[in-house]
Amino acid sequence: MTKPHVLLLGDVLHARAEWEALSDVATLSVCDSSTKEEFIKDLAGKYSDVAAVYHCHMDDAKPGANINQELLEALPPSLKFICHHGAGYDMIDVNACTRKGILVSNTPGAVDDATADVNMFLVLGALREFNLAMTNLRKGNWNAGVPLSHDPEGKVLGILGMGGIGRALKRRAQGFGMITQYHNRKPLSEEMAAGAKYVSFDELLATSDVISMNLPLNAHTRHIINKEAIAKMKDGVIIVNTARGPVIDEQALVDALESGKVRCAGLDVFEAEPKIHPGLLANEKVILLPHVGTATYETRKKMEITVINNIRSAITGAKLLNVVPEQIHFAP
Ligand SMILES: O=CC(=O)O
Repeated sequence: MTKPHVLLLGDVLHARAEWEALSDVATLSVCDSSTKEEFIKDLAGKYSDVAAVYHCHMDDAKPGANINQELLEALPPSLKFICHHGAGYDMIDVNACTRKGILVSNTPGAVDDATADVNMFLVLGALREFNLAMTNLRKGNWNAGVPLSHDPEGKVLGILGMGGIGRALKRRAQGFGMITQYHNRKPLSEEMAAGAKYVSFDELLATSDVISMNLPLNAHTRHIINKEAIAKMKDGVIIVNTARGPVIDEQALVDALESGKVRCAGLDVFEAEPKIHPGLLANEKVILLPHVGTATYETRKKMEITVINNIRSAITGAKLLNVVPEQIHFAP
């Protein structure tokens, strides 16, 4: 019997042995289409029997980077599973996949600790305004003119979207004496909240000293932090984002940093990556990272193994281990 065909869109760098071991149950191919046009042709040719795709977060120009309506129309009917390498899957049109009977998985859990570490680094770096101090030193000015900043101890951290990363951040923040509150569409169980107070969106905005963005990007969350939301925040609030850039209206954030309404920000993600708003680049107080939340050997390997485990389960049991929340009701 021929084995099901699995197509890799991107690369497996750390779990090579686990990827190669998949050949016990599947025929493996690596996508070598060099343009989007060639990929569409290949989907009707050498990839026309693909059953599952291993999908990486790629540059928008790469074939298959965005699984949108147009690409979905070209995918072969044999394709039933898309297993994404990453927690955020905003480059995949999940509703359109559902309509085509394609199930999607992501890699929650695997990313939590590394992203929460970066998140905590940004919370501390923004509270202590370390970017300004570091820039000063490199300019040869030692600590001349570096202002006093603020302690985390006793400050209220508002976690907007308390999933796995938000909960891992809460555990870290607790170690620094911060008081945590959160807003989700629904409150978590007491055990999951582990002492964090559930508040409404408006209450979180009005009463947090530091606001951390930990929610996925979708139609409901795009620009959830905009001019109106910022106006409801405390004067001198700190905003940190390790989720996705477009959950914040970047222009509104730049204006609020300039007016002092927002004291400082710590950002690992941006609205139009890799382009950075010049107002953020120019503001030495703001601490900026180039989307490195999960960039450790250990975490990247865990993420790759999670994708491979999902593919194995799809091929051998017609079931995904980490189907995305929007599809939980459709999944077997
Ligand atoms: O951005 C990183 C991820 O989505 O895992």
